[in-house]
Amino acid sequence: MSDVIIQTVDLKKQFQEPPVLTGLDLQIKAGQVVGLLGTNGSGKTTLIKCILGLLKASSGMSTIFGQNSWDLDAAAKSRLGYVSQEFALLPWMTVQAMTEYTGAFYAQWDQTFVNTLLKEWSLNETQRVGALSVGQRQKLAVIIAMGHHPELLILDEPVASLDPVARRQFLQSLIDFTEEENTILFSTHITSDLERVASHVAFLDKGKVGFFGELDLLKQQVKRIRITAENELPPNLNIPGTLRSQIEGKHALLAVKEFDTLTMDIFTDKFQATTTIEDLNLEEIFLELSGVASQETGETVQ
Ligand SMILES: Nc1ncnc2c1ncn2[C@@H]1O[C@H](COP(=O)(O)OP(=O)(O)OP(=O)(O)O)[C@@H](O)[C@H]1O
Repeated sequence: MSDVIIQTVDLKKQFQEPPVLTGLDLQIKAGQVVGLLGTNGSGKTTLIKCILGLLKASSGMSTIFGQNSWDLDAAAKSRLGYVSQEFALLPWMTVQAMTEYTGAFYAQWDQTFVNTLLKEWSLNETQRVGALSVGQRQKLAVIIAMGHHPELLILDEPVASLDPVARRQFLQSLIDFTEEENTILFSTHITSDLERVASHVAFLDKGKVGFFGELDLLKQQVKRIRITAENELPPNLNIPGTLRSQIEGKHALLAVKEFDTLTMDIFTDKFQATTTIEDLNLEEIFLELSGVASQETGETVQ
């Protein structure tokens, strides 16, 4: 059996000009916990909906469990859990009734597990769904998506409405959930959450996957470099993979996405420069990759 859970090849989606997905390749394997990052409007929800077969791609291929996303059969759907940004729930039901109602659609529903999560996440099972706050509804939607222990869980900004305590509980549940070796794809803007649970990052940029790989690899590759040379530096340093450069006289501050020591050694010799390599956290990496990091962050070149 193949361990590829999600695959897209040259996936395109266009509503109007410009296209949202422009030929996107992605492969997610069993057991990976993938955080999907991208600026507002970069196409995270569109990608998730195309993968789930909720939106028809303009062209290209998308599969889940080896089945075409647009033609998933009932068996494949029963192996999936999904929480959308809208999380449709039935307001007249109580929390308990809502979970049991959903459970009736799944042969492998685990009401004991659901009841445990309701307690852990401080949801009152007798309360009407319509009377829940936005954050409480979001919690309920996530619990309902996990109730049948789906092999693949897809969450579109699952923590957007959660307070810090609830976010922590949610992340812990997600970590526990991954111990069952499930595959998770979740979009978020909270990079610290992503760092806590994700094994991999998929970064959307210009309708494609700009980076896909292990979180640690991303951190090894994207670095900030401070340079002080003997003499005035040229306006373009031609260092491969430069995301951003600020050059002032003998000093330069660069962000590079394919850091390697050999290139730096050559550069150091050429300009008789001293260099300092700085690690970045995921938020800083995200800002650099998005091209929005700037002097506004208060960085100085020297
Ligand atoms: N049904 C639609 N009809 C027309 N345009 C759409 C539709 N759905 C999405 N779009 C457009 O596609 C682009 C990507 O939207 P999408 O919701 O996928 O982005 P996102 O990365 O999830 O954004 P956010 O981080 O703000 O949630 C946006 O410009 C949006 O206006």
